[in-house]
Amino acid sequence: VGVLKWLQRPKWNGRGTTDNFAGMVLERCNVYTQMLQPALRNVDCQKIQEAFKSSSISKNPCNITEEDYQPLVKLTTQTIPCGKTVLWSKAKETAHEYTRGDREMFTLEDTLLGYLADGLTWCGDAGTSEMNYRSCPHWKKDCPNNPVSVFWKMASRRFADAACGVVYVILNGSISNPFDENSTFGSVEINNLRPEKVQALHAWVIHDVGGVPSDPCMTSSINKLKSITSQRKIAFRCRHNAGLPHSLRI
Ligand SMILES: Nc1nc2c(c(=O)[nH]1)N1CN2[C@@H]2O[C@H](COP(=O)(O)OP(=O)(O)OC[C@H]3O[C@@H]1[C@H](O)[C@@H]3O)[C@@H](O)[C@H]2O
Repeated sequence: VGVLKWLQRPKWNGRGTTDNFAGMVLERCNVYTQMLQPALRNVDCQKIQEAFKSSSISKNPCNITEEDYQPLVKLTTQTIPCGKTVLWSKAKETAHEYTRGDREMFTLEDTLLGYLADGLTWCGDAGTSEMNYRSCPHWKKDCPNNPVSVFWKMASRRFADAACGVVYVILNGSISNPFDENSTFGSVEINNLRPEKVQALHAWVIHDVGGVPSDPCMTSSINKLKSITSQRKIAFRCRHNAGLPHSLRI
């Protein structure tokens, strides 16, 4: 009967829930709160694991809302100091390489919420209390309001909304469009920075050591970002670098 039920599951176009999803969330929560950020050592990782699972268990995986994550968000609330927020777009590895070197700075994945979810896939079905390990909806081929896409949109929005002081963003100078208005940074995060708290956005355009023919800060793509930030009354500064700078704060 188990096999039959398994086979009757909707076959989505995306990969299924990560094996041992609940166990990984619990393990990551313990590592983060006991080793990486002891200031959070009193959070209840068991409750966090339960809240993460219940965000999508027994629910239609194409009709997930940000509210479904409220119980999890409440358990993982964290304050990032002003001037320590690092956003990125098409530059995930570079951004994390940087914050691994400068532990004071935080990308979304250096917060508990982002750390728990990075790289994982999860979804359930309305008709069962089990996670769907076979497949999960692909945001484009199936539906955008799937558990993973809704999670990152919610987490990115909250992360940007909470930012204060100077906010940094690491952009990829080796692609034609370092600033893409349709990316999460370009559509969610930039629009949720609060001008009353964020003095400036400092963009770092990182390009390959091979050098670039012209100044990546002078491209139309970066000028678009500059005009959006000035419309939002946030000062803007752009620097470019061949490889990671030793500090974003120069
Ligand atoms: N594992 C993570 N995923 C994501 C983070 C994040 O911080 N961690 N995201 C988004 N995100 C998901 O990554 C892909 C590709 O982003 P990619 O196309 O490379 O860049 P995005 O600007 O879309 O998104 C990166 C931006 O949003 C947060 C993070 O704080 C960065 O400042 C896109 O589908 C998003 O849903």
